[in-house]
Amino acid sequence: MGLWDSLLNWLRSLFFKQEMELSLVGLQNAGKTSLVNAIATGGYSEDMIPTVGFNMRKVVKGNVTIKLWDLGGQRRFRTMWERYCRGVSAIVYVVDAADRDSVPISRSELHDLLTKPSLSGIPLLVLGNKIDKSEALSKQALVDQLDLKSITDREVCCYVISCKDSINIDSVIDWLIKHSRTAS
Ligand SMILES: Nc1nc2c(ncn2[C@@H]2O[C@H](COP(=O)(O)OP(=O)(O)OP(=O)(O)O)[C@@H](O)[C@H]2O)c(=O)[nH]1
Ligand SMILES: [Mg+2]
Repeated sequence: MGLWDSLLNWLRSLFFKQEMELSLVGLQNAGKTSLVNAIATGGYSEDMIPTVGFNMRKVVKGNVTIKLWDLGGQRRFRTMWERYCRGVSAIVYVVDAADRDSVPISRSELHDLLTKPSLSGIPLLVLGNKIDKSEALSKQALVDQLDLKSITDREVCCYVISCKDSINIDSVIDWLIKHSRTAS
């Protein structure tokens, strides 16, 4: 009986195993690599090295294996964003909500990316990071300033988070897991 039960459990785990692929984009210093660390281990560091090109990391959450493409946000890397967003289950766009001067640039880079026909219909998760800082924009202000209401050709969700204080990281993981079922 014990053996039979474990065989059933093993089959069940195979059957329910999900895989998904995500791309993390957004301007330099927004906190994309910090978010990967927060999702993977809950770790946080002030001492981060800017991402050159991209990094790939696989994270297992329950039955879901998430393949994360963590892209560099400096201007010279932004032309690669589209290539690494093709075919993903969701695009995660990270914004430094405390760097108010950078928000207009962040908005135009986001809207530029979404005009690419190859990315049409891919769900979008926008994250306003660094809300541990007092100058951070509220979620409503961020939604307005990024003009998210004008995006009507796909599912759009927005959270404000802090990688430093682990605020709303659970909600992010829940959202991601929910979207693995529509993986292409
Ligand atoms: N206060 C605060 N600082 C944060 C938070 N998340 C990240 N940072 C800091 O922001 C800086 C940049 O973080 P990264 O994760 O390297 O940013 P990135 O988006 O990967 O940057 P690129 O790789 O250059 O595109 C680091 O000094 C982090 O410690 C946060 O939630 N709160
Ligand atoms: Mg990085």
